Amino acid sequence: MNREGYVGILRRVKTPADVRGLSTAQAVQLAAEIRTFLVKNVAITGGHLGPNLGVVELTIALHQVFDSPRDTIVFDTGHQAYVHKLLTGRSDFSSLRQREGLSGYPSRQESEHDVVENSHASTALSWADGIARGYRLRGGPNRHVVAVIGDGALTGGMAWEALNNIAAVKDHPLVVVINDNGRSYAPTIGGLAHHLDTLRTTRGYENFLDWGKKTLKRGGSPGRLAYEALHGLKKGLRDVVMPLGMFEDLGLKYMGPIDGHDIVAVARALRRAKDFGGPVLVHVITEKGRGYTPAEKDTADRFHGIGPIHPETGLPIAPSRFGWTSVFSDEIVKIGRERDDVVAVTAAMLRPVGLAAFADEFPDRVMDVGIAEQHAITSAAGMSFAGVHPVVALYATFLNRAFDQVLMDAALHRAGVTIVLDRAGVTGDDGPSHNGMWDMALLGVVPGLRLAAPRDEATLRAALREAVSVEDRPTVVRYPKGPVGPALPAIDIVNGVDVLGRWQAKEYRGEAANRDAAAAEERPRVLLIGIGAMAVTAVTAAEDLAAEGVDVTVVSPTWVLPVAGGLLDLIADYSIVLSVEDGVVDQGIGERISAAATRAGFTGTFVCRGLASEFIEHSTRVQILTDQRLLPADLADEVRRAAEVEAN
Ligand SMILES: Cc1ncc(C[n+]2csc(CCOP(=O)(O)OP(=O)(O)O)c2C)c(N)n1
Ligand SMILES: CC(=O)[C@@H](O)[C@H](O)COP(=O)(O)O
Ligand SMILES: [Mg+2]
Repeated sequence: MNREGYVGILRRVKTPADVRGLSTAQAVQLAAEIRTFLVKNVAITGGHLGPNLGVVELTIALHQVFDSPRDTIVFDTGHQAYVHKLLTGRSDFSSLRQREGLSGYPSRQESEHDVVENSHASTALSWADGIARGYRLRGGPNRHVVAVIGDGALTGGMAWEALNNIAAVKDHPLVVVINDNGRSYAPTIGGLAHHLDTLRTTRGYENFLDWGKKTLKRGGSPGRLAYEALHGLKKGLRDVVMPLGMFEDLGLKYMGPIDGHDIVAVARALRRAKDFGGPVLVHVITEKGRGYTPAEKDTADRFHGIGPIHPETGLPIAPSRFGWTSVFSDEIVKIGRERDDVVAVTAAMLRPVGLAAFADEFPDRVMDVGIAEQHAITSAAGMSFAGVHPVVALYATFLNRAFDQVLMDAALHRAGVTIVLDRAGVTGDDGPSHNGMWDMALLGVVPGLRLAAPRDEATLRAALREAVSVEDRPTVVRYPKGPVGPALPAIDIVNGVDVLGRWQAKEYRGEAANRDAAAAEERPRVLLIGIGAMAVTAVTAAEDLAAEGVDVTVVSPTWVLPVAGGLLDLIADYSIVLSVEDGVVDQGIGERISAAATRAGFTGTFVCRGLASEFIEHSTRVQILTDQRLLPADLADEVRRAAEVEAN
């Protein structure tokens, strides 16, 4: 059953054809019902409420003008596609971003109207260019491609690579809609933002002209003459007030700015663009969070991405808990006070990555590069060259696109750059493109790079401090989303490796040392290597195993790349070793340790546990770790199986 929250027209809209059948008044009513629906339903599940409230009229107009799926509509980043889902027959938002529920992004599995599933920004224009080129060759006549890209996503370099190519095909039936709400999370930065702002501020100018058209033309021929003069002035002023050069110099027809909440105006512009016969850029001005006061008043990010809230007030149902991000946020400020050469870099995510406090205290030492992770890394290498120590804070999954910059700018030049990866490992509800599961496997091949996977608050603080002290190579510190795990202090340090515990069955169970030495020799000596946040899982598994009479030692090296020689020496004392990590197991840390141990002469059993190299559908972190067999019981089972093999 769909959650109640909408009446009348929305209930009847199942396909884009239904949208096209509506009168203007009905379309306006539909927009109101959609807003009611979004607030009521996303308040319960959480999700990207603000971005979707901003594209209600735009999305209705898109489906009025274009014939999806014959025409293709792609959304950049895809977090603003809830309205598109509603208009294409998906009205059950009751389990949005939950297992078996709707994805928070477009999903081909859900609908033929969905194409681009990844939530990584700035890719839609390239998709659109490729689709349009393909349709030209194979798709049959008059198939239009529309890409909706936010002003934030337009700060990503890939978008400009695409625009350069799109502009080269003069008869590309391609429409680029800039959904310009002036924000990523925070107000969008950079020269482009300023340019869009200039274009945007002429909206008042455009309204004035519209007034002139209506009023003056009613004044007979003198009035008409006055309007013509005014209109003639417009062209001149436009070139002065609205430096269209940037887009029109590229060879792109520019239309706008259009009021993105006026369905008729947007549809009119889209029709003109559709009929233009070449690539057109339609600049639509929208308001993130439109129509929901708590979102409109949210100066931080207009309810960009929320957890469950009280719909009446917008207040969160559950207060946010002290998490990994908070630890980073606190420690980087402390470091900033001690080290005035430390600067922070964000890619349009100052608050989400925990740099707001640093920015408040050191406003001149924070750089927001926009959604431009590649630029972030290479400019950080430049900053390092110039004598500062940059700390680039990103979500782990977004570093994927800056791999070459890490390799060839930061590492090749031995740049003292620190990269902090939040949301490393399984994030869960944001779907396959948001799990930060590839960083350790990718970065394992970068010569000289050092990577830390802290296991708790204390090791995160220590790792961050050590990272910023390294000036001759890139350092990486990675941790997951959500609350910090329990403190896991080392009970010993062997060969530089933190030992979290030694569970010897006899001692553990309080038994007298009644085992003879021979029997003790026969028992397998098990070593669990808990990497990062998975250390707590290893400790729990060890306790389970010790209760069965298995001797287990748990270690958790904070710095896992490169593999530490001391760890290899320690491994030599054990017959069964199991590593567990919150990252892909293929070419992961465990496999690197195993290969190095083998090269060093280890002949025991080495089991590597981690995430499978697959795209993991949206679900909760716990559900995914369960599916991936990464719970304590799963690790204990692996050890039991290895012990049985060893015994036979
Ligand atoms: C490569 C990449 N970096 C960062 C993000 C995180 N992110 C998601 S949405 C968003 C802001 C997008 O702003 P905009 O394109 O203007 O869309 P809006 O939310 O304003 O509709 C960011 C930075 C991402 N999805 N992809
Ligand atoms: C769409 C996008 O990339 C971000 O909005 C992301 O969904 C935020 O994730 P968190 O909620 O983990 O901060
Ligand atoms: Mg925006």
